Formats: sequence, structure tokens, C-alpha cells
Amino acid sequence: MTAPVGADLPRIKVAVDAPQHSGIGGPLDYVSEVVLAPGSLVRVPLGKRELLGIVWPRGAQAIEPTEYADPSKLRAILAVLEGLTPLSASWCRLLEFAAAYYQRGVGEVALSVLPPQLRELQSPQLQLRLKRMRKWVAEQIAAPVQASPSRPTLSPAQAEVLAQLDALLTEPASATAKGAQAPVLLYGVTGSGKTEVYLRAAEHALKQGRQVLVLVPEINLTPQLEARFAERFVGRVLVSLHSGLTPAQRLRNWLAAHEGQAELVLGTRLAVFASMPRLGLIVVDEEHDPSYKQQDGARYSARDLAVYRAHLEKIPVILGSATPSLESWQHANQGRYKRLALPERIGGGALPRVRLFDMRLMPLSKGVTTALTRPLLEALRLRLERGEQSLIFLNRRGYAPVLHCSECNWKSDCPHCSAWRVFHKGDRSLRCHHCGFSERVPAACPTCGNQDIAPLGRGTERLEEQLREQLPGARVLRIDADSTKLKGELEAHMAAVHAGEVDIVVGTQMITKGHDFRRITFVAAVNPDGALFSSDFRAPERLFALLMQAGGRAGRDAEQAARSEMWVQTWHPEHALYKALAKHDFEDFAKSQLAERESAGLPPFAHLAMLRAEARTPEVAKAFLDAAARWAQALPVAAEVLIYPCIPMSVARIANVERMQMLVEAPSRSALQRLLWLWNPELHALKREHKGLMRWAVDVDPLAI
Ligand SMILES: Nc1ncnc2c1ncn2[C@@H]1O[C@H](COP(=O)(O)OP(=O)(O)OP(=O)(O)O)[C@@H](O)[C@H]1O
Ligand SMILES: [Zn+2]
Repeated sequence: MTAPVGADLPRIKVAVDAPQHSGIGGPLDYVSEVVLAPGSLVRVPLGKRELLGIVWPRGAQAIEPTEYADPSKLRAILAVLEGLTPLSASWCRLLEFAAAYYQRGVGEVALSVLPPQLRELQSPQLQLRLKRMRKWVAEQIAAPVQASPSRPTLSPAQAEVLAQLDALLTEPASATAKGAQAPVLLYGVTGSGKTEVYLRAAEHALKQGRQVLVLVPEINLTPQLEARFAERFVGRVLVSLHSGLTPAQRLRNWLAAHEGQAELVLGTRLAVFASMPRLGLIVVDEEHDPSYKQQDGARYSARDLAVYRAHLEKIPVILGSATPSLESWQHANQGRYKRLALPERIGGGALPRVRLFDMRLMPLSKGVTTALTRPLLEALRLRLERGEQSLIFLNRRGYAPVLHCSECNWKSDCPHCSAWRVFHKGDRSLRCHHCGFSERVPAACPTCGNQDIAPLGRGTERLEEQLREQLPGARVLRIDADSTKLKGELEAHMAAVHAGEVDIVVGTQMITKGHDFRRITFVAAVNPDGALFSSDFRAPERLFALLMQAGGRAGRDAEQAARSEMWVQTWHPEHALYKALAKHDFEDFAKSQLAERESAGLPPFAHLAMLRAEARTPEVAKAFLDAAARWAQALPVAAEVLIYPCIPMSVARIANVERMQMLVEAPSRSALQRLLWLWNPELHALKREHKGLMRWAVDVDPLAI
């Protein structure tokens, strides 16, 4: 039904999901017979489709003006989704900012962060969902209280931090008068009780009738945190928002937050966009974690957007970490963030003693497995005898990263990617971790027929197997993406660890983050050196954080802390990174890294964007990027920015698509943004000229270089 159209009907702006690649930036013009509040959800026609749209507030700044259509050609909205409170003006502003900053269309971003089910609903169905949500909320509140929550007595350091936070947290309601507050960087070593600080801060905000948003980097961490918050805030309504929910759950939880019924929202990066009318506090746990950066579509940083959102709504934001990102650390150094520290573990427990085990001292003989060195096995045996748990961290899943034929040198490469296919022994497959292409392991070398093809290197699966061989009787459990695919598997594994049913946990970085293990006294990193020599300037920062986090899983029970140990097997024990790690000295590490970054002109002292292009051949991708560079060089702002020659991405080909990238560096955010603004329409135009080009995208503040 194409509605009647009139030039004299009131015109409204509606944000719809028109992909960036069609070149539509801002909201579109429609007409409506009824007056609609900004933030209302409507259904509108676009081309031959009918789409969900958001009535957008006027005076949208920072958005490209859409070309004015002939008023008589404007189309009318089709329907309004009734019963839903309109999205707030500040929510719309957050989305405008995110879209502009990350160079995407505002409608594209705004619609992509709403629960997908919302797109399919008509008013009556929505009413039903709202009704169900309210019923569910009522059930939550009415649920019988098992025990009254106990709050631990704060440690002196926690009390000190909270006293300082108090000034920030009081009367957020009158914040408008106070203006924006500095973000808080809660720098607390592993096991120092950061979560307790979040809980108390949340308590404060809740008492004042405000909503609280808590972000965690990974879904895996939500169950534990949810349990801790639920236990503390009995009778309050808590919802989670992450991609592991069913579409119906996600809609219900979103509606509960949006209608102000959920008082606590816990979630992963997408939750930063949750609509929360009474938002009073944002917490970003493990703020340094790379998972906060979205890696496709609008490549936003949820951590950075949380800071922006807090600024916009004039509410406090707490960024917590034992190893803050160098960006946040530098902000604190400059006084732009308020740094509050928890320098010690709860109960006075020591951090694990770090032993750098020099692999060069190991005799190199054939057949000797270098990951499970004899001294490491002895260290594990000691823990077994004492009935303590150990954790072995290896950031590579599968059995072996590649299969190899010693006769003809064949390796298990992926036919579609510039990468090896990983050998998974469990299901006897060769699987590409980039495109997913999987085949049964061949019985013999596919090129020369040699039957003796052997795995090269090692992943968690192989380590698990070797541990079982070497330590018969030990209860070994592997936790990685492969062993936790099924719903509930991860929770079951974690419960087994907590219950003491496991002696040795083997896993990827999945097990190093945030978990409050109580029985682990020994953590080993068996092969961490790779990142030391990566071409990515952030690799050392990431490695340091990962190892600190991994070590942080040991000795969390103060009683056992004194004999807890972290074992690092390395070929480079003299490396400054390991030296700092051995002293648990994040500050020293940060200082030297920041000095290096400054002299090299890298973030946080410079601002980067990456222009990426994908095509069937590298030549096409390169031609597009070169043309884009030539165009940009001619701009006045080009004098301020540096455009590097384009290079292939580290995995140059994925699923038969060639990927090239070009780095842009600017001394200031504003110079970078100016360039990107001018560039964007030109890139759309260039795409049309470069026929074979499949996709291009801009990544602002890219993490992996
Ligand atoms: N004041 C307190 N008194 C007693 N126990 C506490 C107190 N504060 C926190 N704890 C306990 O100390 C343990 C560690 O706290 P928590 O998990 O909050 O540390 P964290 O700083 O978040 O650690 P990580 O960065 O490693 O995740 C938890 O088991 C927690 O229940
Ligand atoms: Zn592949």
C-alpha cells in the first residue's frame, strides 16, 4: 500500500537501515499525517521494501544533509509502532555520534543495535511482547528471596576508592548543573576486588532510582558476573544483553531496559547501545580488552562509546582493569581520567611468583616435546600431590596448526585462504579457522602419497593429549572454543573447575580472563613468544595484559597465594616485557611502551584509521586504494595527515577474497575526522568506478594493524 502523498503534510526525518554502501548517510524525509514524537518507531516504505525506521530528532548535527527530494515525491510512513516509549534524544545523539565517528550511516547503525525481532513486529504483536515483558518483570520481583545478601566488609583500599567515588556518585540526578565528570580508571591488580567496587557503586546509583549498565568483554564472563549481581541485588530486575540470547529473550530484555523496568543491564559490547531512560552509571570491566572493538559493520569501540555516553548523559563511568589500555592510562597520566588504584589483593594475598623458564637451557633432541618440559611436568606433579589445581595457557586451539609431509614438503594449506588448515584430531578434520572450510584428514599426503604425514607445532588438543600421557591419573580438562560449542558446556566445565573435579585446565585465552578461580595455584604459559616479534605495534601490550590476566588466576585464595606461581616458558627471558611481568610492574611496562609509542608517533600520540578494500584480485583492491590515496593527497587537510602505501592484510586472502589495507595517520582526532568526512562520499563514488571491487570499509582507531 503506497500511501497518499501530499506536499503540505508535515515532513519528518526517519532513520532507516540503508546500507552505507548505497551512500546514504543521514535520515530520510517522509511525511506523516499524525504528529510523531522523535524516537518513535515507524514502518516506512523504501523502494519496494517496507522497513522499520526511527523518527529522528531535528537538528541532527554531524550528519550529511540528504539531498532534498521533490516534496511531492515524498512518501508517507505506513504505520507507527504503538505502545512503545520513544527512544530518548540522548540515545539518538549517541547513535549519531557513533555513526559519524565510525563513518557509517546513522540509520544503519541505529537499526543494527535494536533487537532484530523488533523489525518484524506490527503494533499488536509488540503490545503482546510488552505485556509478556511486564509479566516476566513482575515474576522476577516476586521471586522468593533465598537469603538476604551479605556484603563483605570493604578492604581499606576498597573503602578509600569508594570514598573518592562517592563525590562522583552523589546526586547524579542534579548532574545537569554539575556538568560532565571525568571518567574513572579503576586500576586494580587481579583479585583486588574490583567487582565489589562495581557492586557498591551500582548500589549507590540504584538507591537513587537510576539504572546501571555493566559491560564485560565476553559472553563467557556474563554468567559469573550475572550471578554476583543477582545475589547482591535480590528483588531488583537484572537483564543481560549479548549475542548468546535467543531473539525473543533479547527483545524482552531490551524492552525491559528501554521501558525502565530493568534496573541493571549486564552485557557485551552491543549493550553499550541499550536504551536506558534513567541511566545513572556505566561500568566497563576489563576495559583494555580488544573484544570491546566491533570487527565488522560499524567498527565501534564499546569502551570509547561508553565514555562518550557518560559524558553525554553527565553520569559517572568506571573503567576497570589490572592492565589498562595505554590509551586510558595516558588519559589518566594527563589528568583527563581520574585514576583510582587497588594495589593489593584481597586478604593481603601475594600475586603469583613469576618464573621465566629459559627454553635455551633445554637439551634439543628429536622426540623431546618442547612444550611439556620436564621441569614443567615436575611442577605440575607437585601441585597434583598437594591437591591443587593448575592451569596451562596456550593460545592456539586444535591439535596442530598444520599437517606436514616430510617427503614432498606438502602442508595443509587452505585452498581458499592464505592460511594453514588446522588439524583437529577429535573429529579428524583439517579445518580453516578463517573461512571454515573443513575436510577429513587425508590418509596419505595428497601430493606424493606418503603415508607419514605429521602434525607440526601444537594446539590445546595436543597439549591435552600429552598431559594425559605424561601424567596418568590426572584429571585434565580442555576449555577452548571447540570444547564449549554446545550450549551449557562452558558453564558445566567451569562448574567442574570450581568444584575441584579437575586437576589441570588446558585452554586458550578464554580461561585467562576474569574468572574467580579459588583453587588454582599454578599457571603456565607454554608458548607465548610469538607476539614479541609481531609487526602489530599493539602486540606487546596485548601479550602483557594476557599474561598478567592468566597469572591473575593463580593464588586468588589468600591462604594459597604465598605458594602460587606463574611459569613462562620462553626463548627470550631477558626481554623487557617478561622482566616487567616478573615484577608485576604494569606501570613500568606502560611507561616504556608509551615512550616507544611517542617516539614512533603511534597511538595514543597519533590517531589512526585503516581503509580496507576487498576484491577477487589484489590488483583491483590496490587500484582502488591507490586512487583513494591520490584523491586524499590533493585535499588541504592532507598536509596534516600521513597516508601510507597500501599493503596486504596479515591474512591476505580469506575465502578467495583478497584483502588490502591502507593506513592513515593524523596528529589529532579532528584532522583525521575532517579527512574521513571529505573522503567518504568520494570513496562511494570510487567504488562505482572500480568494477571488481567487492567491499571497502574504514576502520577508525583500528586495533589490529
Ligand atoms: N572486601 C572484601 N572482603 C572479602 N572478600 C572480598 C572483598 N572484596 C572482594 N572479595 C572477594 O575477593 C575475590 C576477588 O575479587 P574480584 O573478583 O572482585 O577481583 P577483581 O579485582 O575483579 O579480579 P580480576 O581482575 O582478576 O577479575 C572475590 O572472590 C571476591 O568475592
Ligand atoms: Zn580458508
